[in-house]
Amino acid sequence: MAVSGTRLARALTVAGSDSGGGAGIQADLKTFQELDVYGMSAITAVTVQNTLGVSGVYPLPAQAAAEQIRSVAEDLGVDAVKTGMLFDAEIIHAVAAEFKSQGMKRIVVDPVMIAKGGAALLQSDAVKELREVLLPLAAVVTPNLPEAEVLAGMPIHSSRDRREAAVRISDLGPGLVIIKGGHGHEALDSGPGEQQVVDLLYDGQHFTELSYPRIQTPHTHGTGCTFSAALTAGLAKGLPGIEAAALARRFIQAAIEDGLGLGQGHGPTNHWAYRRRQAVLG
Ligand SMILES: Nc1ncnc2c1ncn2[C@@H]1O[C@H](COP(=O)(O)OP(=O)(O)O)[C@@H](O)[C@H]1O
Ligand SMILES: Cc1ncc(COP(=O)(O)O)c(N)n1
Repeated sequence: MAVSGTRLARALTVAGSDSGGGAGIQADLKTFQELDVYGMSAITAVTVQNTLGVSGVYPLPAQAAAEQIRSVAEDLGVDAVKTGMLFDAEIIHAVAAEFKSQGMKRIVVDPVMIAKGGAALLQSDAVKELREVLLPLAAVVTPNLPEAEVLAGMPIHSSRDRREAAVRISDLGPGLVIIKGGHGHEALDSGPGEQQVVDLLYDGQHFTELSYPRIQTPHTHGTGCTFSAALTAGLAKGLPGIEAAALARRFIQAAIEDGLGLGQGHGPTNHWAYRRRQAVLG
């Protein structure tokens, strides 16, 4: 049965499991569900994680990721796919090869490298594969500032640097580059009075800035995963990249604003918030 008389949109996440439920596969599936998109998963690694940090990482064999992707693509079908934690070069190779053989389109790459607590979610020698094997397939790539510095091979201290980094990353192949501003410092935040978080979009020709009030909270665990999952849901529904990014930005702003206050550390965001607000607005 189609939802609201339209075709059911289907999205796949290829990522790690977060036992705490705020990031990774769990954040992605919750986000897909909240946006009326049917969610599927290919798990790359199991992390032992709560709001205080990551205390264990158990990667799966690369073949397991490839087989999960093939299994769902051949049967249920995938309108858009995102990658999150891929952990090592072998998994990146296997995932990219499977995307190619499935003719996968609307690929969102969230180049997850380091958890907010500092744990490595990607081995440092896998960055080359990420740049050379996966990014050329991506419709959208969504680095945070430290990830953008690694992908672009340059430090980012100013808005000008960030634009230069976006151009360099765009040269690696993705259709749309989004350098998120959550880790921003003063030179990158803008807006008189209230401090704004600015996400920078570059589609190979034009820059667009999405600017929102910065929320003062420690509860930002999984913001990047949730943002890229909402974007993937938008693409699965057929939205163009920039509109999907704008939807994702509204979704994550609501999720951070209506935080749940769970856990003793960096808590998860509120994946219900966006839908609940829509319901109130009517
Ligand atoms: N304190 C905050 N207030 C408002 N938006 C935020 C805040 N922190 C992150 N965001 C937004 O959440 C999304 C994820 O950004 P970021 O935290 O930089 O990514 P990551 O989780 O990959 O490090 C972006 O759209 C960013 O603008
Ligand atoms: C399994 C997994 N994947 C991704 C992240 C990044 O999350 P964050 O958005 O907090 O940087 C994480 N902590 N765990």
